[in-house]
Amino acid sequence: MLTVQNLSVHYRGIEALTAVSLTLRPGEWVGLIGPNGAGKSTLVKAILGLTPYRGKILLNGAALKRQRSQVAYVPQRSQLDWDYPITAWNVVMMAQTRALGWGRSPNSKAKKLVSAALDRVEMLPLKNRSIGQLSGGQQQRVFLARALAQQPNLFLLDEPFSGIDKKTEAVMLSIFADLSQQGKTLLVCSHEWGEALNRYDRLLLLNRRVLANDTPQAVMTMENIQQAYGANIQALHNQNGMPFVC
Ligand SMILES: Nc1ncnc2c1ncn2[C@@H]1O[C@H](COP(=O)(O)OP(=O)(O)OP(=O)(O)O)[C@@H](O)[C@H]1O
Repeated sequence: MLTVQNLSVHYRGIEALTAVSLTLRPGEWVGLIGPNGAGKSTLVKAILGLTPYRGKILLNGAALKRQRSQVAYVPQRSQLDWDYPITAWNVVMMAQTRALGWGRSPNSKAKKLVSAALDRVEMLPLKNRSIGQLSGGQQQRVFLARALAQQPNLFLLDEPFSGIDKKTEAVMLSIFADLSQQGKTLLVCSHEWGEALNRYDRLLLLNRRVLANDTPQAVMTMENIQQAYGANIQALHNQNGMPFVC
């Protein structure tokens, strides 16, 4: 269980997060939503220990900073340098290299984990392909495989459904359902709207602070949306009563 207590993050004069408290339980699939600049990436960076913060972040009651291997991160595609000359296999092996120690050759256990992870995302046949020569959806699957091979308890995913086709979406949804069944926790930063949000067990609506933290139906009310995105946003309700923005 991940517990965030009274978390605040300041960047030179900007208050990116204020007094954020939340709990992520084993097996939960939680969507982290909010407007641009709401602090979603900042929250993820704080959990990963990539930015200084005030407050506490605990995993199963102990400080997370001593258990970083229990957290895997799948970055947004736009944040990566796709010209870097590395094969799909070696991207996934990176998680193992960290566990084995730099400079150590991968052992057979590490190779099996990498092979199984690439197979799970249906990318084993393309394992020797350079990452820059893969499609966007294939790249996304390789980075998901890297996270799987790390065998963490908590997955942090930054817009995993952005710019992917139905095939990659189906592969990812099936993996997320398996992970959830295994008691793994998934926190997904998302800019999705409408029906797509129903796939989450819970939504956290963020805008510097937690504005709502409940089921998708309970969070996506007109009042909450206007509070987070601004009073003059044009929102419509679909047939199921779920607001979407046009
Ligand atoms: N390294 C930084 N230095 C200074 N300010 C920063 C830095 N990173 C983020 N910020 C600011 O902190 C606030 C939160 O940014 P953050 O990237 O966490 O938002 P976000 O919700 O992930 O946005 P988006 O949906 O656009 O990705 C913004 O005002 C942003 O300009």
